[in-house]
Amino acid sequence: MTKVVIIGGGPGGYEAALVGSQLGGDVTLVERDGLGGAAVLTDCVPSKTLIATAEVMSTMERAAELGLHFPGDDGADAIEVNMTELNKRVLDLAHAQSRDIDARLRHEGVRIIVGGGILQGPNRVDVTTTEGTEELDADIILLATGTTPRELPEARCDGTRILNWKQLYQLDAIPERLIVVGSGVTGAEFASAYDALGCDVVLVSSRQQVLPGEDQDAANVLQRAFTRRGMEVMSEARAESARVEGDEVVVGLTDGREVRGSHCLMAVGSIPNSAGLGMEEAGVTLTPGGHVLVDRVSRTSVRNIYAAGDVTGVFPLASVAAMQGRIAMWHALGDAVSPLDLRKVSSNVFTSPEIATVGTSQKQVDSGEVRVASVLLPLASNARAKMQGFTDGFVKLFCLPTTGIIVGGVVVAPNASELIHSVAVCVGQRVTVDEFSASFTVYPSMTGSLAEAARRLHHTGGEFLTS
Ligand SMILES: Cc1cc2nc3c(=O)[nH]c(=O)nc-3n(C[C@H](O)[C@H](O)[C@H](O)COP(=O)(O)OP(=O)(O)OC[C@H]3O[C@@H](n4cnc5c(N)ncnc54)[C@H](O)[C@@H]3O)c2cc1C
Ligand SMILES: NC(=O)c1ccc[n+]([C@@H]2O[C@H](COP(=O)([O-])OP(=O)(O)OC[C@H]3O[C@@H](n4cnc5c(N)ncnc54)[C@H](O)[C@@H]3O)[C@@H](O)[C@H]2O)c1
Repeated sequence: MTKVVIIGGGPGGYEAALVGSQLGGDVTLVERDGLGGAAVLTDCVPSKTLIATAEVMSTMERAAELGLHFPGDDGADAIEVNMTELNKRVLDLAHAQSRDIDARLRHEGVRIIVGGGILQGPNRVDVTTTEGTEELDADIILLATGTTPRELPEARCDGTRILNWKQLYQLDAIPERLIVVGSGVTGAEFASAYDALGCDVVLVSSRQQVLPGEDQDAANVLQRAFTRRGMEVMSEARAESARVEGDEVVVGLTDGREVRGSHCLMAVGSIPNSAGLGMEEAGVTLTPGGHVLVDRVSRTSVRNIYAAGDVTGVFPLASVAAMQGRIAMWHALGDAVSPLDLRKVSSNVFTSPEIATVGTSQKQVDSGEVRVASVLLPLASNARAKMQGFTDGFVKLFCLPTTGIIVGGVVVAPNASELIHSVAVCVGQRVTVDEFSASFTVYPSMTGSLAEAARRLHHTGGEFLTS
């Protein structure tokens, strides 16, 4: 039996373990914190659970507009957020999810060791447990050790007022004024959620616009929605320090300005968990940023060592980590395998409104990397959107100019994470705009706008009509 040792029990590691076991490998998974990894215990699952509550609050805010009034007519302000209960729900759900994954892996015959793994060359992993050190021989090794929140040297998290996103769930009350440093996906999602929960939020954004890595039309809509709801968005503001002064946190900016609040969330990115794990000593090549260099079937520079997930820096998403892990096992254990294809990845920013994207991006189009016909259709005229009192947002489609094959799309809307799937199917299956728009959509529905966008890109035999 092929001995497989996996270090890290996040989506990259546990999905690989399932495939490894299915293909007859003798699989051991080493995890120091809990199954599901950071994705389940501290990052993806907890944040989305918190956001589920924030979404209810956002809906409540629009109650009066929809003809609903609370006794006393205080509107959504009458709703009290019990942060202790909310955070308990968040953490209970995360731990339950972790236990489910643990049970599933054990059921599939995976051996789980609780401890810290370290490479001792290409065929051995040493695990430090509470009982001592265990030496594991391995034919195949998968590294799926994830990342750690980045800290600024002058803004160390104290877990009380200066927090990273893993520490937020210890709060027992809504912060009076939360300074969110960093307007990437993590910063934007927490700023959106805490704003909806009634917190006074100031978002410190080092760039001109929030979400610099996302579709800029979408980021524009979000930034407008943030400011309309009363959030203070500080553009081109780079934080360099944070200190606690009495009951306040003072964030110092590089231009000399200071921002004051009751709490601060540092969301300035992550660093890969690759140092001190014997990777370089085993011959594994790291990038200058410390990520493990992998090819499209998750191979590192060492023949029998594979890597998956955020530690590779390929595309830090749970879904991509899981796919990289599966691909590694399919390849290592001799099953049929297709290399990772990032052109088909769909992702979503869970803000209000949500921003979902798949395939070709506007950035690629603007840089001339891909030539497409495209259409952007605002949702303001969509009947369902009007009924739901939703005026922000749009759908955008990209298709190849000669064939009409859909190669990408963006949806900015409530539940965009669900709506994007039909576009993802088109991208994956090379569906044309004419084929897509020929399918019936429900009336009234947001998906009607996706079909309408495809209709606007109708192929007239030589030229695509774009608007
Ligand atoms: C706030 C936030 C929200 C997010 N939301 C989403 C989302 O909605 N959707 C999405 O797709 N992605 C989301 N992501 C990204 C997603 O969480 C990551 O892409 C995913 O966690 C990567 O999985 P992984 O397996 O690479 O690593 P991780 O989930 O980080 O797991 C790695 C595990 O390895 C363990 N480990 C590390 N070193 C060792 C060692 N030496 N020995 C033993 N164990 C070790 C760690 O304890 C950890 O449990 C979010 C990220 C953040 C920060
Ligand atoms: N919904 C999701 O799927 C989801 C949610 C969160 C994170 N993620 C994944 O994690 C990845 C990382 O996202 P992230 O937001 O944690 O990190 P990031 O690196 O993408 O964003 C950090 C932001 O902080 C800014 N920044 C850095 N230093 C700063 C400073 N001193 N002052 C002010 N701003 C500063 C950067 O310019 C950047 O915009 C994403 O690309 C995404 O793939 C996914």
